[in-house]
Amino acid sequence: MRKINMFDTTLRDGEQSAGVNLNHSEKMEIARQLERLQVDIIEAGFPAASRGDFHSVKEIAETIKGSSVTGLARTNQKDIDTAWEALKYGEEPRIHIFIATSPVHMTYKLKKTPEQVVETAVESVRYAKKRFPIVQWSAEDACRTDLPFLARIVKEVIDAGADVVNIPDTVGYITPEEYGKIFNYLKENVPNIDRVKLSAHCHDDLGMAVSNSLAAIEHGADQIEGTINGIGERAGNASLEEIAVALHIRKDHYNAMTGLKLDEISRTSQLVSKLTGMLIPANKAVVGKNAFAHESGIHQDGVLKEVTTYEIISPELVGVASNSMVLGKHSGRHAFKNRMKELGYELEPDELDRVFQAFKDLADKKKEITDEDLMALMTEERAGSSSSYYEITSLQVQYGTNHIPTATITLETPDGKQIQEAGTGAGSVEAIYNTLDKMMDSPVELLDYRIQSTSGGSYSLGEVYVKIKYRGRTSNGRGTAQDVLEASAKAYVNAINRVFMQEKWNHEQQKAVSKG
Ligand SMILES: CC(=O)SCCNC(=O)CCNC(=O)[C@H](O)C(C)(C)COP(=O)(O)OP(=O)(O)OC[C@H]1O[C@@H](n2cnc3c(N)ncnc32)[C@H](O)[C@@H]1OP(=O)(O)O
Ligand SMILES: CC(C)C(=O)C(=O)O
Repeated sequence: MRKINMFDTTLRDGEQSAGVNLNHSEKMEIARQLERLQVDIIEAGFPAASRGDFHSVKEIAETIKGSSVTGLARTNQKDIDTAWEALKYGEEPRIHIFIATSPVHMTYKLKKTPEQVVETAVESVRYAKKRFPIVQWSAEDACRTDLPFLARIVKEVIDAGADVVNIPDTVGYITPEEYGKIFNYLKENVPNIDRVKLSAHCHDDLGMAVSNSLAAIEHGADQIEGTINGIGERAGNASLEEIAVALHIRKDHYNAMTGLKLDEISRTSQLVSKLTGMLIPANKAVVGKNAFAHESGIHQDGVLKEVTTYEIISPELVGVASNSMVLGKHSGRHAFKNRMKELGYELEPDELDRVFQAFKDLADKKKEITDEDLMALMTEERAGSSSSYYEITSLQVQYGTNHIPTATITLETPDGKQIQEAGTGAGSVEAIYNTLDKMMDSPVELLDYRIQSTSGGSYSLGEVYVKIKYRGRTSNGRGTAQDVLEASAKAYVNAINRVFMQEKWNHEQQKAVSKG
C-alpha cells in the first residue's frame, strides 16, 4: 500500500481565511496538536510576510520534532533568506518556493514573460538548494497553465534541484478527471519526474477540493496539501481529515494510506475551530456535530439492529466517544423505547403507546428532546394521567404592558361537559388561577408555586409545582409543558384532580368498611 505524505497548511493557507488571525501562542498550540496528529509536514507560515510570522515559524521549527516544518517564500532572494533564518535550526530545514505559471498570472500579476518566469523559478530553486536540504517548488495556478509550458518548467526546476513539485489548483477550478490527466501528462512528458515527489494542493471554490486531491492520489501524487476543517483562502482548502479518512475507509479502492493518527482528528478539528473562530458546519464530513448523529426513525432502528446499516465511519476511529441518537420528530418507536430503557423505564405496550404519542406531540413543538424531557413525560404518565378528572381543552392568555392580563379557559368536566370561563389577574399566572377558581364549586387557595426548567437552554420544558387547599384538603400538583403558562395551568388542575381522587379513594374505603 502506498504511503501518502500529509502536508498541513492550516497555519499558512488556513490562516489566509478572511477574518482569521492567530497569535503566536495559538500557532504554537495548533502546531503541537498537528504533531500529535502526526502530519508529515507543517507549513508554519510565510516568514517574509511579517515579523510575527517569522517569529512563529522559527519557534515552531525549533520546537516541533515529530513533523517536518516548512515556510513559504516567493522566488526572490530576500524571501528565501528570511525563510532560512526562520527554519535553519529545524530538524530538517525545508522551504516551499512558488511562482505563478498561468498566462493570466504571468501577464497581469507578475508582469513577466514565460521565459522570465522559468528563469526566476530556476534561479530561486538553485539559490534555495544551497541552504535547504529539501526544496519544494509550486507552480501557482498550475491548473490554468498551458500543459507543455508546465511540463517544461517542472523539468527545469527538477534539474535545478527541487525535491518536491507541487501542482496547485490555486483557484479551485479543476475537475477530478482533468486533475488526474495533468498528473498523467507530467509523468509522461517530464523525463526527470521520477526524481521528485509530486504534490497536490486544492482549493474548494467549486466544492471539489477533496475529490480533486483523491483523484491526484489515484494518478500518482505522493503528497497532499490541505488544512484542518478545510479552512483557507476564499472557500478554503481541501480538508486533510476528510482525505485521510476517505483513504482509510476506502483502502480497497485507493490502496493508499497516510500516517495520521486518526483518533486525534476530532480534537485537532475542535482546537482549530476554537482558535480560528471558524465554526464547523454541523453537517461537515468527519468532524461536524451531526457526522455521527442519527435522527430519523428508520435510520435509528437500523443502527440499533446493526450499526453498519447507516455508519461507514465508526466515531471512535476519529476520536469521537460515540454516535448519538437524536430524539426528535422523525424518531420512531425503536429508538424511543431504547432510550427509555437506557433511562431505566421498561414500558408496557399500552404505556409505550401513550408516552410515545406524548413524545411525538412534544417533538412537533420542540427541536430536540432531552433525557430530562423524557423523564418529565414519564412522570406525567405515571403520576399524572390517572388523576385526570378535569382536563384543560384550551387555554388562551392575553398579556400586554398596558392591559390587564386575561385568561380564557375551556375545561372538560368529569362528566364530559365542556365549560368555559374568562378571568383577570395582576399577572398571567394569576389570571389563569382566578379563572380556574371560578370554574370550581368552592374556593381554591394557592399555598405554594414553584417553577423550573427540565434542562438548560431555550428549548427546555417548563415544570411547575403547586400546593393548594381545596374542599378542605391540601394537595400538590405538577405540570410540564413547553410554555410556562400552560405548565402552570396543568399543575393547578392536577392538584385539584388529586383532591377528587383522594375523596373517591376515601369514599371507596368507607364503602368497603361498611360492607365488611
Ligand atoms: C496562492 C497563495 O496563497 S500565495 C501566498 C499568499 N500569501 C500572502 O500573500 C502572505 C501575506 N502577504 C504579505 O504579507 C505581503 O503580500 C508580502 C509581504 C508577501 C508582500 O508584500 P508587498 O511587498 O507589499 O507586495 P504586495 O503584496 O503588494 O504585492 C506582491 C508582489 O509580489 C510579487 N509576487 C507575487 N508572487 C511572487 C512570486 N511567487 N515570486 C516573486 N514575486 C512574486 C507580485 O508580483 C508583487 O510584486 P510587485 O510589487 O513588483 O508588483
Ligand atoms: C503557494 C501555493 C501552493 C498556494 O497556496 C496555492 O497555489 O493555492
